[in-house]
Amino acid sequence: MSSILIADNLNYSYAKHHVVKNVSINVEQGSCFGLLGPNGAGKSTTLEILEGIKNPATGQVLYKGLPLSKSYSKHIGIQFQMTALPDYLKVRDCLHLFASFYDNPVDIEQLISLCLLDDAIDQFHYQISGGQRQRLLLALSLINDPQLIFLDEPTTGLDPNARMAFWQLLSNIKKQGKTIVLTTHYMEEAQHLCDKVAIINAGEIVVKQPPQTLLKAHFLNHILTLPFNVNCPVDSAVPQTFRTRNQGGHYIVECNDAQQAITWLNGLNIPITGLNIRPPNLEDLYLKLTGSSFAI
Ligand SMILES: Nc1ncnc2c1ncn2[C@@H]1O[C@H](COP(=O)(O)OP(=O)(O)OP(=O)(O)O)[C@@H](O)[C@H]1O
Repeated sequence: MSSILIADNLNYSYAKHHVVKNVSINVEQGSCFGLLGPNGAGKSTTLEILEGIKNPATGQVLYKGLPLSKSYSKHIGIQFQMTALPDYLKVRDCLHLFASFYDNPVDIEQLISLCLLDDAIDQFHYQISGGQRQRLLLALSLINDPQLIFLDEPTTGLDPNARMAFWQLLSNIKKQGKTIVLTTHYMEEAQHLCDKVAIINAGEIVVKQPPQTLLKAHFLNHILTLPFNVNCPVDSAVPQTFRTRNQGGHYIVECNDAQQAITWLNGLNIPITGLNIRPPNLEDLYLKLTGSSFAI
């Protein structure tokens, strides 16, 4: 796959506050790239540099191999903030208004259907549900048929059903060959949608790879969690095939063979009531790399 967007050694400061530090990324055409990190990590600022809204103090952004030109905004889609829409507009009016900004907008009826907006189309935009709102904002970002779409925390505040519906929508958009760059606080979302993620902490990229590659590199296949940590062995008392730790009041056993680990715990007379077995996820990775969980 070829690169559609390359950022090379970006730095950005608000006055003396250095918030984006030597950030380099490479986004492949047709992929979904996720910027992850806690509040204040620098995700939105990085996104705004990639969108061409902010100029980096150093470094540059290349779109299809070339520095950003004045026409860049015509090739990209940016998720809009609903608060900037006038109150008298209904959903259909919003779509037509945005379509009028471009020479070759997409077919609005097709966009309504793609973004599942049929039920909302005749409502005022401020009266629709959170899920409908996010789908409208996505539709507005797609109105110029962009190849590259930027979404800043697109599912924050949505209930689980609305979030999953939105993921399905993004998958459909990706199938059309479009490239998506998004920020999110939801590790499950990143794992579900993203071909590659960059975890940003305090303005710096900590890791940057496909989720599965990252998880394979940092963890064994299963994570067993016991809801206590009293008298559980760590370090030298643990067979080399397992990795154990006490974390947040829980005893964690990482292993490749869950049955083998349970047999070991049974042999030590450690009760396994409440035992949870699951594959490692990006939340675990973030905890491991930074020592703290995401603050949403
Ligand atoms: N306009 C601004 N003026 C001054 N400081 C700012 C401005 N915008 C953001 N910051 C600061 O820059 C840092 C990075 O902010 P940014 O919004 O990029 O982080 P973020 O990772 O997107 O956070 P969040 O997840 O909370 O949206 C934060 O410390 C923030 O307070």
